[in-house]
Amino acid sequence: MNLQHLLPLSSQELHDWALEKDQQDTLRNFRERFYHPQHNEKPLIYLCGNSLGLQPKSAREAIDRELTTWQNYGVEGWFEGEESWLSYHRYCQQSLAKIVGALPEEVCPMNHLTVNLHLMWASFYQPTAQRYKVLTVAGDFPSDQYAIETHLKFRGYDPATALVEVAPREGEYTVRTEDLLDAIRQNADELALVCMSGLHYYTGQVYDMEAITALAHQYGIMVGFDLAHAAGNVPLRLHDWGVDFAVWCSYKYLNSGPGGVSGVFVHEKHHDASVLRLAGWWGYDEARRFEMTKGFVPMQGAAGWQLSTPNIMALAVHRASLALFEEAGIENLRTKSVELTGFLEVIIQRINQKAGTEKIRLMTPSNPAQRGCQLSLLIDNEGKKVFDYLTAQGIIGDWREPNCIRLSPIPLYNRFEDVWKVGEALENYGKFQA
Ligand SMILES: Cc1ncc(COP(=O)(O)O)c(C=O)c1O
Ligand SMILES: Nc1c(O)cccc1C(=O)C[C@H](N)C(=O)O
Repeated sequence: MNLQHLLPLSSQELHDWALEKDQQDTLRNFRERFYHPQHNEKPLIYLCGNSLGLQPKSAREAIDRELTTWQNYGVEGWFEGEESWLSYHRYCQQSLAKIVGALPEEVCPMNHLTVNLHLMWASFYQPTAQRYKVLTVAGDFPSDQYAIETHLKFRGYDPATALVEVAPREGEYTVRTEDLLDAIRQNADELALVCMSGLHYYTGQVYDMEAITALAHQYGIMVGFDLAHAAGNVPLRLHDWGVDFAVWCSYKYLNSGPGGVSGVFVHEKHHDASVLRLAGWWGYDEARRFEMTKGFVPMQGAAGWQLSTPNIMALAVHRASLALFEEAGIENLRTKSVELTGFLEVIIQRINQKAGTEKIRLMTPSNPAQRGCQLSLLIDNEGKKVFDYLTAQGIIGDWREPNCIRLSPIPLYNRFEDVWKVGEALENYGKFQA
């Protein structure tokens, strides 16, 4: 939806438009299903779901239910009760599958994100003398960089030569798809794996995962994505795209709490029990796990990569949060998200228009297909001051060194009026006037 017609409106007219949009919003009641942190006894304008999503009110009840099971059953909680813990991951698989575009058995909630990245690498980075290189985007999230470097070193390769990093062109913020594809073609004979974010944490850019996967596969290269910033944020069709593996966390857009359980996707083409993996007993065939026999027999599907006894409290919160996605519908959420973020973009364009110069630059692509909720703002010289000013006004985004403000309106709990208030605060900051 093109929102450019909003640019010439007065602040009052824009406010009326935002209120009207909130009124018409069929998802508006979901806001009340979350706790909103307060500032001077007023709810903060929380635009930081890209880092830590808000707490669903149902989370406490979900934990409480499992505490009661623990209280009543003790260890038998694994096997007894209406919903025994033994198969708890299954209660999340359907909803997760919808969110990432997978078959239920292709996904499993487990562990933490960086741990899962290592597990996937152990299975899907299988270098040979000819093919050992890995292609990624430059400046990916540090944990991913460390994971990749250490895996290369474990296998005896020097990251300086084994890692192909694709960076934005001089003077550009985001990586062009054509450059990524060219880099795959140029290194095709030596690449074992393409592994990168699906949505970049700093710029907010969504990469063309379908095109990257299709091209890499033409050359027999494996493909994996870190979807920390994509899961629950943008449409994903991992199964249809043929992606080999993916990992994500649940504490951002999936609102499952700090350090919440991570998730993995393993395409069904890799579900054969013979696929090498780092094994643990929780990945062992569930029906026979307690026979305690020698020799690993994996569970079918992504669940066969589980390692350890799951954290049931974390899974319970995750499940409660995923239920909200089911209820709201991911297509409806995406439709609202495109408009909310589009509105934030217009708000910033208005500030620049009034200033007569581009005071606030957006690193994030303007094309909604290449972004999710997040906009990344660059403000010369005084970015940190603007960030601190917004925070003092009760507007919570986050600051990422060296000079980026990230703001993410979230369709489940943010309103158009919240975004309008960002515009008011930026105007009141004063220094942007021409
Ligand atoms: C893209 C990306 N990868 C990895 C991580 C690290 O995740 P974790 O600390 O859950 O392992 C994060 C967030 O912290 C992230 O945004
Ligand atoms: N994982 C985090 C944490 O443990 C503390 C504070 C922030 C985080 C984050 O998630 C950071 C986030 N991945 C980012 O995009 O910057």
